[in-house]
This record gives sequence, structure tokens and C-alpha cells, in this order.
Amino acid sequence: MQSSQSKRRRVERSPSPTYQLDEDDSYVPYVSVAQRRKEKLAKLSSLASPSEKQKAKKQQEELEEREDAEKEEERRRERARKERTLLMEAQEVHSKKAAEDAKKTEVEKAAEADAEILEAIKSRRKLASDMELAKGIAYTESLTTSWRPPRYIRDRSNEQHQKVRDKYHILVDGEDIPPPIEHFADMKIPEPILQYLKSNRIITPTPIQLQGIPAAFTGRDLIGIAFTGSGKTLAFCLPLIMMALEEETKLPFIRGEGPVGVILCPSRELANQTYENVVAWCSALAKSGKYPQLNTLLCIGGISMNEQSHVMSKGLHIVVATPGRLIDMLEKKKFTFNNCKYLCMDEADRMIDLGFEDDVRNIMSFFRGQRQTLLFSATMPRKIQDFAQQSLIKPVLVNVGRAGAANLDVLQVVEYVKQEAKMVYLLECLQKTPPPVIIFSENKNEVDDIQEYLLLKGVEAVAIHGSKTQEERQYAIKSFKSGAKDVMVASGVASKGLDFNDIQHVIIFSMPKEIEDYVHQIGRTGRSGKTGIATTFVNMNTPEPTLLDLKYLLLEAGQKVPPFLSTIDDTQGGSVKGCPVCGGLGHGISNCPKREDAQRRLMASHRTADDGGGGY
Ligand SMILES: Nc1ncnc2c1ncn2[C@@H]1O[C@H](COP(=O)(O)OP(=O)(O)OP(=O)(O)O)[C@@H](O)[C@H]1O
Repeated sequence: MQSSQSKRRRVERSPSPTYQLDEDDSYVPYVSVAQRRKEKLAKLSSLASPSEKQKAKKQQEELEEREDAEKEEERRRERARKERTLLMEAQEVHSKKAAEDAKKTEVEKAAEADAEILEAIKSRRKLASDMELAKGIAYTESLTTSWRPPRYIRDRSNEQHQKVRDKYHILVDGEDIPPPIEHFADMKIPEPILQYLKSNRIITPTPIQLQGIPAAFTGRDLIGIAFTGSGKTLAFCLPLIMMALEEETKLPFIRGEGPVGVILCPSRELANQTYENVVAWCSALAKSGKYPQLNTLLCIGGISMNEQSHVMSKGLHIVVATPGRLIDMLEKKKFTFNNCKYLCMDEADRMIDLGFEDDVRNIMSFFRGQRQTLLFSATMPRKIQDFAQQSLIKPVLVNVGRAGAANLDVLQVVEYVKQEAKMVYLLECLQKTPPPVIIFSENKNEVDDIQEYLLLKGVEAVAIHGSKTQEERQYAIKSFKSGAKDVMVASGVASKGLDFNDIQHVIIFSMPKEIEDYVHQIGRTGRSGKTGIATTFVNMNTPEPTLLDLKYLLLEAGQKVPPFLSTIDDTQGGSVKGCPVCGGLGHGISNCPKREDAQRRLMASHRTADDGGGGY
């Protein structure tokens, strides 16, 4: 069968006269198969009888059918071959990439992820008012002030300034950095303030103060990073007091004028504490009789502004505020920022990271001209530093220790305590030191439960968290500060930045997920050069990335690492500089718990917005 078929095909494909004609010639004109079939059929038809003709026609049709089937089969095979080649190519590319990826270390992968995410962060909208952004207003020079360092310090060389910085482990970054000054008197601070500081045992500046204050006095934008309890409050309040003093001396303020500057805080308690400090320093000036009275307004939610009408009835120099109430007051035109030139944010990483960012832009839109902007915190992940740096004007970065590092004056003890054993063990833990003691929990209900349990056991305890009324919060802080109560049980947020006297022991009942919160919480003890203890309970419920961050933080601070932490396998791609998003040392950006949380929140807010729900 096969041979007769091929024979037939050979017969049919014998060269046509046209081919023979052209044999001598190199040129062979193309004759299509259909044309050849037609010609052959015509030839056969002319030779054969009608029955033979029919037979030949039938044969011809069969032949065509078979040829068509063969051609179709050939096409199918060609298609399959091509598809296989593409598939193989894709597989090859994929396996090549996998091999390359396998060659990369975890650290390299983490670095790549960091770079990608940081690049995305760079595209974040600059921290400036909408008006400035819309009009393309970009200031290029820092504000100037009349303040100068003493001549003997100005005469020193840059190497000599650097020696001072090295002595105090101060890292700086930026152009033309003002010199560090080791004595308050050389900073030309008014005598009554110096005396007041001395009476409070503040005699020599801390590292953040000796570099931060001169930089701020010269009018420079500033990012100040130093560990908890290292005196940042004085570093950002003094420059504003000096600025207000200069303005008031030039031309006294009358009702409706001012303020000169504003200090923004993330919580009411922190704003209240900063306000009390500013009032005390300004009163010291006024009481001396040599300086004018500077008026300060506390602008926070939960208090009636009528209580402060006496301040509003005079010229206003300084405002200490939380963002929400400040925006409310500015919108109601209770005062304006027409002459405001100083904006400072305490716990700044929180202010420009979670939720407050748009509020900060909104507040900036009330300024009428250039301002000096200062950002301070104990924790400032690289992501926030980069973002802040591009939003400030020729900023000076002052960094004492790694951003996010724990205060070395705190002895950190981490204990494995089963969930059900925590309450009982807490009582035992309270015996470690005399009061005052702070207990932290991440959960409001747990805060209430702990307080109730302690009260039942006869421990004088107060509680503070976001769902308490303003009166309850104020009572808790006042009675704990005065020593009337031994123990304060607090949620993390409510107590950030609070400066209580001589806290002996911080107990972290539930370990916060983010290591920055842990750093702030243990930082309530070991302040202004004193030492303290922090005991932290962890167990099965503590997420592994958090435990790793904790492990590396303990190692960095030269603390004892308990066996259950030291045995945790480190495959998370952590870095010695800290995760750019949260500062944690035990993981990379790609598995950062804070970033995951933020993404979850963002998605939830999108969902709420889609559902028509109200936003922040
Ligand atoms: N130069 C100094 N010498 C001694 N004590 C100081 C000095 N400066 C500030 N203090 C005291 O140190 C304590 C902590 O200061 P402050 O609250 O400003 O710390 P902080 O760096 O803001 O801490 P946190 O990051 O926790 O908010 C305060 O009681 C303050 O009076």
C-alpha cells in the first residue's frame, strides 16, 4: 500500500514540460500544486473514456484528500514542535533564575527587597503644605538667627569639633554643621534658665543637647535621634524659648498675635508634660524680672480651651499641641500661624508615619512663610529618616547611638512565662524592686484586668489607656507621679515619652509586636543617667520575628540572652543597621511585622472606604 502510494506520488510529481523547458536555465518558475493537478486532470480527461474519466476523477479526489490530510498532520506536528520549544525556553529561563536566586544569600535577597521598597517610599509625597507643593515653593536656605557660638569655639578647627563629637559618640550628617558645645553657659542661655536647670540637677548638657542645641540655635532644620531619657525635650524646647524671647524683646506681642512656634506631640499626656516643662522654664525667666513673660498654650483634646482663656487674651508665644485639637483651633481661627516660624515634632517617627502624616501636612498649610522644622525621637527607622531628610531644608542629623537602640542604663531581663501563669508571676515580679513600677500591656482589657487583680491583692495601682476619660488619665498620672500610687498599669501608646521620676522597674506583661514600642517602654526607667530594670514576659504567643528582634537588641546592648531566645534559628535576613521600616535587628524589610501590619491596615481602610465607611 505504502509503496504504491509513493509510486503514484512519484508519477504525479514527474516534471511538467515547463520544468523541462527550464532545465538548462537556472530559473525555475513556480507552478502551484493546484495548477499541476488541474493540468494532469485535463490531460487524463482528454485521453480516457467516460467511465475511465470518472474513475480517474475519483482517484484524483482521493489523492487530494490524502494529501490534504498529510499536510494537516505536518502542520500539527510543526505547531507542537514550536509550542514545545517555547515551553522549554520558559522552563530554561525559570530554572536559570531559580539557580541564580539560590546562589544569592539571604542577606543579598533582603538587601534587594530593601532597595525596592525604599525606592517606592521615595515616591512618597514630600512633607510640605499643599500650597507649597502646588506652587512649587521650595526653600533652599535655612533660616538665620542672631545667635553665634562663643569666639573661642568658633576659632576651633573642624578636627577639634569632631574630637568633641567622637568623645560623646555623636554622629552627624549634613552641610556646615554648627560646632558642639560642652557647657550650657557657652550656649548663651539666659542666666535664670541656667539657675533653674541647676536646681533640677541639670548641670552639663547630654550628648544630644550639646550638638542639637547649637544646631537649632543657628536656625537649622534638625533630626535628633538619641535614646530614651537622654534629655531631648530640653534640646527642642530651649531653641523655641530663645526665638520667642528675641521676638518679644524686639516688639512685644499683643492680643491676637503669635505664636512664634509650635511643638507637636503624638499623645495628650506627652503634650501636657512638655507644656509643664516649657511653662517652668519661661516662669524662671519672668520671675527673674530681667526678662518678659512668655505665654504658652496647651492645645489638646479632652480639655476645655476656656480654661486657658487668660493665655488667649494676651499675645501667644508658644503652642504645645496634639495634631487633632491644633487643626481644630486653626480652622476656627482661634489663633493663626501667620508669624509662626518653628515646628517641632516629638516622637517624630510616629508623627509622620502612622496616621498623623496628613495632619502634619494640614498643619504645615497654615504657615505663611518658611519655618524651621525639627524632628526628635529615640527610634527613627531609616525609612522615616530618608523621608524626613528630603522634606527638610539643609537638615543637620544628630545621632547618638543607633536609632532604635535600647538605653544601656536599663538591665533587660526576658522571661518565658506561660499565658495562664502571668498574673501570679506578676505578683512575684513586683517584689524585685521597691516602687514605683510601670506594667505595660498591649491590650486595654488586659490593662483593666491587671489593675483589678492588683487592687484585689492590695497593691496600690492605677491604670491608663486610650479608652479612659481625660479625667481618669490625668488622675492616674498625677497620683503615680506624686508617689500616692505605687504601680501604674498602662497601654503602650498612652505612655510614650512620659518622664516619671526614678521608675525602678518596668514590667512588660505582653511583649509588643514592634520592637520600637519595646524600646520606648523599657525606656521609662534608666532615665537621666540612673539605672533601672525591665522584665519582659514572652511565651508561645510572641511572634518569632519579634523574638528575633528582641534577641538581637539584647545582644547589641550586651545583655544576657536566655536559652530559649539564643536557640531560635536566624534565617530572617536581619541586618546590623536595623530594618529600614521598624529598626528591628532580627529581620529584613520583606518580613517586617510593622510593614505587614501597615499593609493590612491600609487594605482594611481601602475596604472601609469602598463600603462607604468614614476614614481616620
Ligand atoms: N543635661 C541633663 N542632665 C541631667 N538630667 C537631664 C538633662 N537633661 C534632661 N535631664 C532629665 O532627664 C530626664 C529625661 O529627659 P527627657 O524626658 O527630655 O528625655 P527624652 O530623651 O525625651 O526621653 P524619651 O525618648 O523617653 O521621651 C528628665 O527628667 C530631664 O529633666
